[in-house]
Amino acid sequence: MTMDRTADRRGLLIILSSPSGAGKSTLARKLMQWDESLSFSVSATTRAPRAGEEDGVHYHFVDVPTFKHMVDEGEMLEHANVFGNFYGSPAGPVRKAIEAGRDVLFDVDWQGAQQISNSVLRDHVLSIFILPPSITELRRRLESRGVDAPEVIAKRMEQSWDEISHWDGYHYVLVNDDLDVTFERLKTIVSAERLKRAQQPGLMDFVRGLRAEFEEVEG
Ligand SMILES: Nc1ncnc2c1ncn2[C@@H]1O[C@H](COP(=O)(O)OP(=O)(O)OP(=O)(O)O)[C@@H](O)[C@H]1O
Ligand SMILES: Nc1nc2c(ncn2[C@@H]2O[C@H](COP(=O)(O)O)[C@@H](O)[C@H]2O)c(=O)[nH]1
Repeated sequence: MTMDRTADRRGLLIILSSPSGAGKSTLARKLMQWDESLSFSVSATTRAPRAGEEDGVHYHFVDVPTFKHMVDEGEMLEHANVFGNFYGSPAGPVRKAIEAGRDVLFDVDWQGAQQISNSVLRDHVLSIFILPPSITELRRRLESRGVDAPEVIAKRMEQSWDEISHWDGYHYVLVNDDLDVTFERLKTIVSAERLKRAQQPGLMDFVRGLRAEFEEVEG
């Protein structure tokens, strides 16, 4: 995939990762409601839809041959096998969103986060890892969500430490205890990173100007 022409733009690729059940989809949903200009990267997956999940909204639900074809054709920005199913982020919509000056939100596991963070788009990445307040609470959330069979929950709990062990590869880490508090912190991070990137292009010239003035009036 060639995305080099967009690599100099300032659109943010906001990546949320966490062990399954820690709350990243909930936070992603809130972030999308908070800022309607954000573009959500709808992943392709080979897992079966859950009750209430809509094709093209929550995921693009595809079969394994279709998924492999997309990978072979270079259509995926990243892809991984997570809990025995394939998941991947189609590159086309991401490219279009960046070209339109929109920030893109990803809900992906650590493998996807690493691949995007090592891609030509690495300078755009803002990665945030969501930790659960405890392992007991993580299990409680997965069970109370009520959408996964016990064996699916068992697999997700079994792999939760593998996901958590990658926490320090992210720019920010949030412990999702109280949802409102976590969301406030997430908004603060996104706002601050946007401000930083908006200021950056003119900052060098501004500081040069300050130095010239300093030498003139104080030097
Ligand atoms: N801070 C919180 N306090 C209590 N419950 C929460 C909190 N955040 C999320 N939840 C609940 O925990 C459950 C799991 O959340 P969610 O589906 O967002 O997790 P997830 O990390 O996206 O999981 P997955 O990776 O499996 O998609 C949901 O029922 C959600 O409402
Ligand atoms: N590497 C990727 N991981 C993805 C993608 N879309 C979702 N995910 C991760 O999979 C698990 C399980 O999700 P679920 O919807 O079945 O509960 C979770 O950690 C997601 O973040 C993707 O495109 N690439």
